Amino acid sequence: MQQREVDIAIIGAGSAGLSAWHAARQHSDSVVLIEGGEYGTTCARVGCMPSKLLIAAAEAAHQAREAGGFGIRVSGVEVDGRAVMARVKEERDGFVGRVLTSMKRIPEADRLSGHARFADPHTLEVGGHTRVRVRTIIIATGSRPSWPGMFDAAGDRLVTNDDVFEWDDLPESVAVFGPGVIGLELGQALHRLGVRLRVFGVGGALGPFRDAKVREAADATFNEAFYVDPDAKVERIERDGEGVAITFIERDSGETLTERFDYLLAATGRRPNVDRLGLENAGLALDDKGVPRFNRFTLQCRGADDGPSHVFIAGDANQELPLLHEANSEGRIAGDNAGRFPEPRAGRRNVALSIVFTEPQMATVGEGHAELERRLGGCDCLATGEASFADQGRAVVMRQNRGLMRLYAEHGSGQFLGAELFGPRVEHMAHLLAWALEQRLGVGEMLAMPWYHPVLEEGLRGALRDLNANLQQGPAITERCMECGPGD
Ligand SMILES: Cc1cc2nc3c(=O)[nH]c(=O)nc-3n(C[C@H](O)[C@H](O)[C@H](O)COP(=O)(O)OP(=O)(O)OC[C@H]3O[C@@H](n4cnc5c(N)ncnc54)[C@H](O)[C@@H]3O)c2cc1C
Ligand SMILES: NC(=O)c1ccc[n+]([C@@H]2O[C@H](COP(=O)([O-])OP(=O)(O)OC[C@H]3O[C@@H](n4cnc5c(N)ncnc54)[C@H](O)[C@@H]3O)[C@@H](O)[C@H]2O)c1
Repeated sequence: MQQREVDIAIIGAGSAGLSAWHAARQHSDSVVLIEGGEYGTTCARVGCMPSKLLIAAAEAAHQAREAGGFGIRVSGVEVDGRAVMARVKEERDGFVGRVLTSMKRIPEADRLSGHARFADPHTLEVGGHTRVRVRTIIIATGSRPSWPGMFDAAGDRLVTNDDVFEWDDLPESVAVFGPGVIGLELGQALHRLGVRLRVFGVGGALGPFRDAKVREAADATFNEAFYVDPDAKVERIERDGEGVAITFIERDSGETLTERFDYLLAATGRRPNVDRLGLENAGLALDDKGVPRFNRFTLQCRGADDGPSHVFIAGDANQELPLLHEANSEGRIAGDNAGRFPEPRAGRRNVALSIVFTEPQMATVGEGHAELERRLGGCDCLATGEASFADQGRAVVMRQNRGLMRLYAEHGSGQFLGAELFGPRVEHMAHLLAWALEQRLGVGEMLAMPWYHPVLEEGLRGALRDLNANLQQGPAITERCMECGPGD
């Protein structure tokens, strides 16, 4: 076994680990980046990028089919599954390649291949070949798909996002379990690419939404195109011939059906990769799920004695906000603080922002609706405003006039607090709202900003006006604002 002594060790060369490496190197030349799997990051290999590539292909097919609505005749739209998957893989490989190229800037001596685990609080064993003695450690080990045991009955027909982007062709049918972020993004894309689909959930959850009205709007809209039951009654899953048979009670008919699918796609959440790290030897305080307790501003873990430890945790591994931009910023903070140890600094955390690339898109900004209700609902301090996209001018023009947005603000101060958005291209409005929240703008100040015409953002202005009226800081909306331009 080789012995090494380094100042800072980073476990995991994903997005969090890479930004941690760059930040840590500002403080020390003695930094090692340990990777137990493939280089290239989850985001580029099996996450953000290949999923958006599949969605882009699906959008192309959808637009071709929908062109008739504009009087444009497109006949015989045909999806060539092999060509679709070939492009997904080719572009995906390009993204992975760019990550690998940028990693070449990391000196070879600073990289170590192998699975790392704690032997004691200051010693990592890597791949059974190296013992690394370290001063500070950053856990940036990411997450992996998780599913309930009953899915194992699907055998080799059980797939996750890790498998989908390796397909050479599109299957005929897929049963998606989990109408969350991954399930709806991939499910809708597969449906638009001609794959027969059913989506099964539990407990009524749908996408990232906590606001029942927005969730209901999304449920109704998706169900017009493909079957989604957010509270499914699934009785049996069985491996069957070259597929998997699912027995379930159909949502509207109440009938018990057994249907066969090529694959069961498990999109039922992800678990942090902390269970195989030997954390029992790390001297850390763990929560009830076995994840180290940590401070979200310093990313510093707590020791078993409840004091600050020499270990930091960033990215999906800490399970707080498993999103790419959060992994990057957490990695940066953790890397910086590992270098500053034992005098960490509180890093700047942005307001929460999450976007789901379905169509209509889904987005949430700021504190979730449930948290706001808990914090402010009891004292009548929470005001809500809303607007539908049904008759929003630009959305009508584009034939994308579906969706609902709900915005929240604090009574008295008029401070904007957050939003749940379901509608066309709300990725952009979600950014505007996140930026407004960062600036701590009040609803009145937001309404005083420029609004072009005719744009989708005029729909957002409608929701802000409604919110302002409900805050009793402006007139109630009794009719459309004609001076704003038609269809605002
Ligand atoms: C299908 C899908 C779509 C997504 N789409 C989006 C999106 O559109 N936008 C968005 O913001 N986010 C998206 N995400 C989430 C985003 O991909 C993750 O939040 C982000 O990639 C997490 O980065 P990370 O560095 O924490 O983990 P990773 O990139 O997974 O890196 C962790 C690394 O640690 C390594 N590792 C694990 N254990 C050990 C060990 N013991 N020793 C050594 N190495 C180890 C792993 O091999 C891995 O390389 C998506 C995720 C999925 C699955
Ligand atoms: N656009 C994006 O930013 C994006 C895209 C994909 C993934 N991600 C990240 O990846 C994370 C994981 O995504 P995910 O979709 O796996 O998790 P998720 O938490 O969003 O959704 C999981 C869903 O599975 C359901 N579920 C749980 N057990 C089930 C069961 N037994 N049967 C049926 N349904 C069940 C849950 O109710 C939930 O709706 C996300 O939280 C997000 O942070 C982000």
